[in-house]
Amino acid sequence: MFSFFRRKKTEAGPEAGPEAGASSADAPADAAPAAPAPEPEPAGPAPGWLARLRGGLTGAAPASPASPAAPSQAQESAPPAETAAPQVSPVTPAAPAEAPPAAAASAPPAPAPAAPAAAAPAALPPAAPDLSEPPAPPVPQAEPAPAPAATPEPAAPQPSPAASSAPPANRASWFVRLKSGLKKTGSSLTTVFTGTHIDEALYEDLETALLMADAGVAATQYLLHDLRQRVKQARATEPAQVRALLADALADLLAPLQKPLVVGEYCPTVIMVAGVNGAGKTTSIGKLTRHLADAGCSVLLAAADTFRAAAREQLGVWADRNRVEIISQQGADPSAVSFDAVAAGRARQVDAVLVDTAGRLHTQAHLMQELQKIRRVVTKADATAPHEVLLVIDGNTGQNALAQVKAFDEAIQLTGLIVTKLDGTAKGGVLAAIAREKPVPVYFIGVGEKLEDLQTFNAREFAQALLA
Ligand SMILES: Nc1nc2c(ncn2[C@@H]2O[C@H](COP(=O)(O)OP(=O)(O)OP(=O)(O)O)[C@@H](O)[C@H]2O)c(=O)[nH]1
Repeated sequence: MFSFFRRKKTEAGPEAGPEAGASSADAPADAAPAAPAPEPEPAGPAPGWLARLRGGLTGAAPASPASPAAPSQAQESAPPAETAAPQVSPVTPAAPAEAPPAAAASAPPAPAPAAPAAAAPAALPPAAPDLSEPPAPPVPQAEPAPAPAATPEPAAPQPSPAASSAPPANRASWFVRLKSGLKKTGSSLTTVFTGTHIDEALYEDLETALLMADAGVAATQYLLHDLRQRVKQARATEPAQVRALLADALADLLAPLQKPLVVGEYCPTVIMVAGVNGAGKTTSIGKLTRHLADAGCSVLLAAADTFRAAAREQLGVWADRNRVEIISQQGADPSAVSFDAVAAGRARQVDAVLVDTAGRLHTQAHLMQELQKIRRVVTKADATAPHEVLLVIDGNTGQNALAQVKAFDEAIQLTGLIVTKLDGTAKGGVLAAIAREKPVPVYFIGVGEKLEDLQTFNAREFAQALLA
């Protein structure tokens, strides 16, 4: 599901960043006895890279954009001090309390999982798999992966050129799940092509179907125009041909969204995850952690959703399941927890630090400011971080997801998206709207709650699954 392309860790890794230097020394994680720094990666084929991963997860749950408890306003300037018992924020969306400046995240000083000297890169899923592949049985998830054994790195792994032979079995089975998950969106589109003629009525029906699928006006008009051109060029005479041409047009429109998430260029790669309430952030982080752990990456989780106890517990379950560490403290300032996690990740030289933030509506200014603050404080812990800022969006929210992308991007400069819950929705067309109006890369998409239901986004695969 994930593929890695490892390269030598950056030299800046173990060194404290300009701001983080002193602070990180205070971080409990730093003081943790268990910081067996893993051996630096053997020099890979090219400098900087550590891993490249591709995969996806989903989770379906109704989006419930309830406002989380108001954040406490911690002093940005002083992230983690080891003291300052964090005041537990009552779960009320009211008055942002002045929180202690630096909550020492109680990282269980469990021994840091020794990062493998080199993870064996798995075969990359092809960018354009043969979708006619017979369905393989779903890949059952095994028990928590044991600590990955260090394996010698193969010489110069290649970062997955698009041209590849047959997809791995798990990718083929993913296509089946994807197709099934997109059924609601796809069926409304495919019924347009059940007639016998290519006429204006067909285009009108298609326009309606695209709008109903929340593709948005801009993307709908673009696709219709593009499709007409293709039909003319191909001299298509059958609606079924038009359907295939639409799949091509959609794949081309979505192609700019297809981009792999790179882990390993920085040590650690700090990935901040945000989104509205219930979008699937924690679940996606859990699944991503599992994929990373399976691929031999060491991971540290930061429970920066300090307001909802269930969120921390939920993340803790994923941490236990995947045998990775978690930095967490109830009621602490989310920025401080994030700072501590990044500092700990640097000290322990983990491959990735995943920061789970509390859900918030993009219209809640003070909560968006809190998110901005987390981002800034993470940068204090590591001047190059965050390396990825991901927004998790619920596919069920349709056009509202586009508004979320715009607002979160403005606030925290997104680098990628995870689109969950594309199963059970007829609004999967929102990806076309995003491609046309706010093309932020889609790293993963999800069509179910199982681990294997979150996979990397592939534009052609998506288009074909939708219009198959
Ligand atoms: N069907 C489906 N369910 C999903 C998917 N992703 C997450 N869920 C479910 O959605 C629900 C909410 O997921 P969470 O991960 O808790 O969402 P969250 O964004 O962390 O929630 P808050 O922390 O409250 O903001 C859970 O029941 C998940 O199992 C998906 O891709 N498909």
